[in-house]
Amino acid sequence: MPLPKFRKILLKLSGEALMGDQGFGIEPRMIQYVADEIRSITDLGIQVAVVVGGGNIFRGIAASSFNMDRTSADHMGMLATVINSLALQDALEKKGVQTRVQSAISMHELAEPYILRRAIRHLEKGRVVIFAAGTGNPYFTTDTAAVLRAQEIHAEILLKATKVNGLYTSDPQLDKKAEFIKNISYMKVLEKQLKVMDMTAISLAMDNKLPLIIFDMNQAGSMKNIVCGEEVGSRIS
Ligand SMILES: Nc1ncnc2c1ncn2[C@@H]1O[C@H](COP(=O)(O)OP(=O)(O)OP(=O)(O)O)[C@@H](O)[C@H]1O
Ligand SMILES: O=c1ccn([C@@H]2O[C@H](COP(=O)(O)O)[C@@H](O)[C@H]2O)c(=O)[nH]1
Repeated sequence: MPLPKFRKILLKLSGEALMGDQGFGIEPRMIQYVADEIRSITDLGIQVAVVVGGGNIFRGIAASSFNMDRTSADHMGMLATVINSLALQDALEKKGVQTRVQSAISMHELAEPYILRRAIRHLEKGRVVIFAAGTGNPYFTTDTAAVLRAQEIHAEILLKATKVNGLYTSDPQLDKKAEFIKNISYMKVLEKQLKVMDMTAISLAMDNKLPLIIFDMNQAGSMKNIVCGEEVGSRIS
């Protein structure tokens, strides 16, 4: 068995990547695939916490542009992340991976409340902890929630699994001339306004020196390769 380089990681999953080829929601094949990828790293004995986005279902900022109150829209966005978290929990447990969902918004019937010490204990027992409902506050994103939770649990690194294979000089889905960046400092990402993660998340990571890796969620084996020390995707540090 390969030796992992990290003991505790936080994985940020893009909600949009869960919809696969569909225009909306969760594609069953994708959620199974993601669960397999996560299992490949829990099998190595690594403590894994997860934050899932909600962009495959609802983004607050999009709804606020058609005159919905931003706070209400963001509450809906946070609920979308709960839906994704429960889907991931189900897929992981069907594969024999023990999990707990902890929500930043109270919904006791379906998820534990977010309690840091309990989360840490679950991780020590080998359970995957899925942090749902972002930070629990409007005007934030799940990228910021991921950086925040990573710091609270003292994760050594944050892996952001997304639809592109790393950071580029501009959005590679919009600009064919965008150039790949292998390593970059937080400050340069902020100065150049590179939007693979939001600026609040980057500056919070910078303040606490949390390294970030951006990688392609559709590249099978990437998670395992990263935690075993291979250079995959882009590194922000
Ligand atoms: N400079 C850049 N380098 C790489 N990707 C970029 C850049 N600027 C914008 N992007 C875009 O950022 C996206 C990453 O965002 P992602 O879909 O993971 O969003 P999220 O908000 O974290 O998740 P969700 O889909 O749940 O809302 C990529 O798909 C890519 O198109
Ligand atoms: O702390 C948070 C996290 C998220 N939201 C809302 O949820 C959606 C989905 O999250 P993404 O990060 O875009 O995937 C987001 O658009 C916000 O509306 C939030 O309010 N607070």
